[in-house]
Amino acid sequence: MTTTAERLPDVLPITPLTAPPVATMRPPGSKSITNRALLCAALASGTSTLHGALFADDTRAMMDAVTALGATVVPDQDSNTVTVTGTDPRGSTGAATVDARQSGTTSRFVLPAAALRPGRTVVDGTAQLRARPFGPVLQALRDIGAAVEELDHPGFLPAAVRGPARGGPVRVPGHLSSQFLSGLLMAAPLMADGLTVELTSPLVSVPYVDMTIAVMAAFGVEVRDLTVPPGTYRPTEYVVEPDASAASYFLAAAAITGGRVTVRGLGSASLQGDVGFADVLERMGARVDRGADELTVTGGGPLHGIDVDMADISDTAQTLAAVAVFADAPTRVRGIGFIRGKETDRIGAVVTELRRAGIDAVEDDDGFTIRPGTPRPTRFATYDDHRMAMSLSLVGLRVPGIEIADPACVGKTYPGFFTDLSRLS
Ligand SMILES: O=C(O)C1=C[C@@H](OP(=O)(O)O)[C@@H](O)[C@H](O)C1
Ligand SMILES: C=C(OP(=O)(O)O)C(=O)O
Repeated sequence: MTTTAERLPDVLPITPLTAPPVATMRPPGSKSITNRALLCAALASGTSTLHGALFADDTRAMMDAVTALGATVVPDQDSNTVTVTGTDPRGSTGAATVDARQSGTTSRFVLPAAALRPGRTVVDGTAQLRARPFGPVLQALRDIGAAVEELDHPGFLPAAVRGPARGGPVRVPGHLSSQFLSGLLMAAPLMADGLTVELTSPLVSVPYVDMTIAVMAAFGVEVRDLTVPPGTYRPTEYVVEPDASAASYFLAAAAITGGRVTVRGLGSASLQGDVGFADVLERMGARVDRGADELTVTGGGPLHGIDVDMADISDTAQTLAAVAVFADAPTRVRGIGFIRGKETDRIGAVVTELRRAGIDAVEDDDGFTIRPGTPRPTRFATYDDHRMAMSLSLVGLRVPGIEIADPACVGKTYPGFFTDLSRLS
C-alpha cells in the first residue's frame, strides 16, 4: 500500500539512519515528462496511452486542465497509466476554466493551448501560483493574436485568454523560466502560421526545452531552431521515465551517509537534465556508476565543497544545499537567481532554514554559499514547497532531532516520498 501525503502528520520527525543504506529504487514518473505528454496527447486527434505516468498534485492539475479544454482523460493509478483522447481546440467555442493549483508547468503550458480556442478560458491557481510570474507568456500570446485579460494584476494569474492565436514570429525572455517557451512550442503546430520564437534574454533550465522538443517529436512534431511549422500531433503509446529530480534526494542520501543507492530507469539516454545532479555529487567526491538504464551513487569518502552553476538543474539546488552541510569545505551555488520565483523564494528559504539549524549559510543575488557544520536539532519550516521538505529531510538522515513541518507539501510531485525515504533504513 502506498502511503499518501494526506496521511502525514503536521510535523514529521526524521529518524537518522543507523547504518549506511544499500538500496535500489525507482522513483515515480517524471512530473515534467508526464505533463508534456498529457498536453501533446490532448492536442492529438486520437487516443494515446501514457505508461509510468506520475500521479501527484501537479499532474492531476494537468489532467483536469486538458479535460477542461475538451480532452477525455482516463487515469488508472494502480497501473500508473493514463489514456488520453485528444480534441482539436480550434473548434472549441465554449467558456472554460482551468485551476492549475500550484503547478507552474500546468499553468504555463496550458495558457498557449487555451489560446488556440475561440472560446474564453480563465486560468487560475493557488495564492502561491498567483505570486509567480506570467507576464512573458501573456505578452507573447497577445503578440500572436490572442485576446488576453489579466484579471487581477498585470503579469499574474488569474488571466483569461481567447484565441485563435495565429502564431508567426514572437519574442520571449528566457531568464525567468523556460516554461513560457516550452508552452508556446507545444501549442505552436496548431497555430495557422506556426511559430518562430526569438529569445530576448539568456535561457535558464535549458534541458527542459530539449525535453519539450523530444516529447513533441514522440508525438510526431519536429521543432528546428525554435521554429515549429503548422502540423498535427499523432497519438502515441508513451513511456514516461522516472523523475530525476525526485531521484536526487536518494542519490544525495547515499553520498552523505556513505551508502549506495541505485536508481532504476534513469540511464544515459534520459531526457531529464536533473540526472546531472549525479555529476555534481561526483565532483564532490562520491562515486557514480552510470548504466544504460540505471544510475548508482556510492558515498564513503569525504565530500568536497564545490563551486557550481546550477542554472540548468535548479530543482536540485536545495538538495545540494543539504549535502553541502556535510562536505569538508564551503559550497557555492550560482546561476539560480530565478528560483526566487518558484514555489517560494528558494534561495532565501533554504538559507533561512539551514541558519535555523546553526549552519553558516549566506544568500546572494544568484545563489548561496553553505559552510559545512553540525546542525542542531531543528524543526524545519517548508514554505509549502515540496523541495524544501524533501531536501531538508536529508539532514535528518544524519542528525538526530530533525523535524519537517507540513510534510504533506510533498504531494505536489511525490506523495510517497517519506515512505520511500523510510525504506533506506
Ligand atoms: O519545464 C518543466 O517541466 C520545468 C522547468 C523548470 O522550471 P523553470 O523553467 O521555470 O526554471 C523546473 O524548475 C520545473 O520544475 C519543471
Ligand atoms: C518549480 C517546480 O515546479 P513548477 O514550476 O512546475 O510548479 C518544481 O517542481 O520544483
